[in-house]
Amino acid sequence: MSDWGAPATPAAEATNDAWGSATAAENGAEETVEETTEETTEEKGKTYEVPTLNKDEFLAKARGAGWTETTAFNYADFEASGGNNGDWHAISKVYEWNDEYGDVGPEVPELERILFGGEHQMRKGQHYENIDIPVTIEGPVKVDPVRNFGDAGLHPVVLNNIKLAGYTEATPVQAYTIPAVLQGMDVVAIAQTGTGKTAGYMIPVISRLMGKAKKLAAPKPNTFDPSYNARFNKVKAEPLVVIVVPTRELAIQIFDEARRMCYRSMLRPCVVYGGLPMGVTMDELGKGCDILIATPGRLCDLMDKPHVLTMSRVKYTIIDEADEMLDSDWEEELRKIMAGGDTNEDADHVYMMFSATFPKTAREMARQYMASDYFRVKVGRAGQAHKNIRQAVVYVDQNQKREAVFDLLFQMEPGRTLIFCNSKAQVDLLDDFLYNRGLPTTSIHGDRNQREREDAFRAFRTGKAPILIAAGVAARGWDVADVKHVINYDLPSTQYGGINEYIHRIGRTARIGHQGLATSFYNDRDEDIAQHLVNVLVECECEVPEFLSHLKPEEGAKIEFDDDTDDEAEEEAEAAEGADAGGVAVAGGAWGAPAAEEGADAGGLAADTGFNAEAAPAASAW
Ligand SMILES: Nc1ncnc2c1ncn2[C@@H]1O[C@H](COP(=O)(O)OP(=O)(O)OP(=O)(O)O)[C@@H](O)[C@H]1O
Repeated sequence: MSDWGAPATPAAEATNDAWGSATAAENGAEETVEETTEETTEEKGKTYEVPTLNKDEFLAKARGAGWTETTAFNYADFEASGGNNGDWHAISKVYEWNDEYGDVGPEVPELERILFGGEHQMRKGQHYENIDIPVTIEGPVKVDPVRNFGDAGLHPVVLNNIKLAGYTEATPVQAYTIPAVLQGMDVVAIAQTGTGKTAGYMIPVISRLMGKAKKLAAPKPNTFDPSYNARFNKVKAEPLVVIVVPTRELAIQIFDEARRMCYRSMLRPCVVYGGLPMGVTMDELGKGCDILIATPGRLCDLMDKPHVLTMSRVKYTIIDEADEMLDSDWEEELRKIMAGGDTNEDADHVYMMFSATFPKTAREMARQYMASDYFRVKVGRAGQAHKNIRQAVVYVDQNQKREAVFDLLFQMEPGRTLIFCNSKAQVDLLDDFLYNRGLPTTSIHGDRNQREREDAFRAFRTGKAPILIAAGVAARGWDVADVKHVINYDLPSTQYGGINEYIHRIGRTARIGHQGLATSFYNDRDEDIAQHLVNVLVECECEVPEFLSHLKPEEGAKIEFDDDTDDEAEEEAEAAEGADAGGVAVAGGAWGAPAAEEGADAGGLAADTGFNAEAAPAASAW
């Protein structure tokens, strides 16, 4: 059965069918499809009727269609609390260690319910086979993939936490990263959105540290001691693991995964991000911190306060959404984090990078930081979407977008919907527009203060405001259960991140084996992304609309992904050239793997024959 999200009404069914094709067939709505296909798919620049309803009628229309009540942001409460109601996610409960425990702490049922019992925690969907796609291993090192967590040699507490989280088998990326990290390798991993990359590093890192926490970790105050005083018993944070992510919401989300995997362990996770009051940050770090999740700006600030944070014990540095982090905007911070301060430079310091996209510029930067023999795993093509997302592209003139999105929201069964705009001003305008028409919206962008951001995100997550309007870049990595529909109100043109941004945006739906719909409004302003978009549609077997059909590759022809995401051809040629010129080719591609001797002939590539693994072509790159 498909969970694309059934249309609410017969009219909706008609338009819905016209976007893709799957629903039409599934619902057997042949007649309606014929009628509407011409009207909507082929039509360019449809003019939408402006409904002449008053506020109450709009509200009634929204309720009638099944959308929930609108909830206004309570500015009175917000201001009464001084713009800080103290409800920061960063102070969410973590497992607190008592010095009297042995190697493993006892169960705390109440905390267990909070960490693992949440109705909003995602469970694997029914279309998991679509993300179980070929894996390429590059580089001189090889690992045997581990599909069953039980076979991976993980610490029993971590194994139990995996079970509590409802993870029954490792995803393809996890199957490789878990053994690689357990063997102490530097790792670069690229896999589609929503395929479990976070657990791909969290599980093995925590498992590895579990038995050694007593030896490696800095002393922490015993918060169970009756004489403990949070103000006077502060310690310096000396993390063993630092995870750096580009956005605050993502930091919070990864903190939650760390809270789950650290349950019943001595390891204490903390999260720090811009916008969080410094007092809260200091208090949390002051209780001790073994796993630190941070946004780069706040981390760099704290690195300048050696009485608060020292990096001297760090054993693992992990860069999530690595290509975004390697973007030049973050270069200075990243350099400081990777090499600066008092970072532990031991030979056993492990570096890791994870993302769904990895353009060439990012690959070049990454090479500067990683050990020469790092493990490289790629699931599918870097920058590839997956087939659980049904992508539709609709032609909408700029001045028709507001009515078009309103119309669209009534064509689907109400469900969590994420709408992306390219500018903060547009986010605000659209939020007001839809809210005034009775729809339960909220919005988020970089100019909002942290309190508003956390409230908006929470309202979306819990379903209180199921329509979230966001400025694009904010949404990388977000993992919200049951997002049925992503709408690109504005497509991300090159200036806004282009096709890579598109892949990340649509990846907010159809996660971990679920299905979802992504609708994009296209018009003449979007021509710069058109070819990339068509390539992605064709690759994922989604319908290419009539107005873009001239860009479709010839039947059976290889799709040319000249978007720099996976520039294999060029780098392959470079590597081959190097080989001809005396074996100075970079073995295993452009990732800075060892040259010459492992290179050229052997390709330096560990051709993995494990499940679904494909031998990478000699000297190929990502
Ligand atoms: N082995 C597993 N089995 C079932 N669910 C899993 C497994 N591993 C992770 N998940 C769940 O899958 C969801 C997606 O994981 P995650 O957010 O790590 O994806 P991601 O690959 O980092 O995506 P993105 O590229 O968008 O950041 C999460 O809700 C997570 O709890």
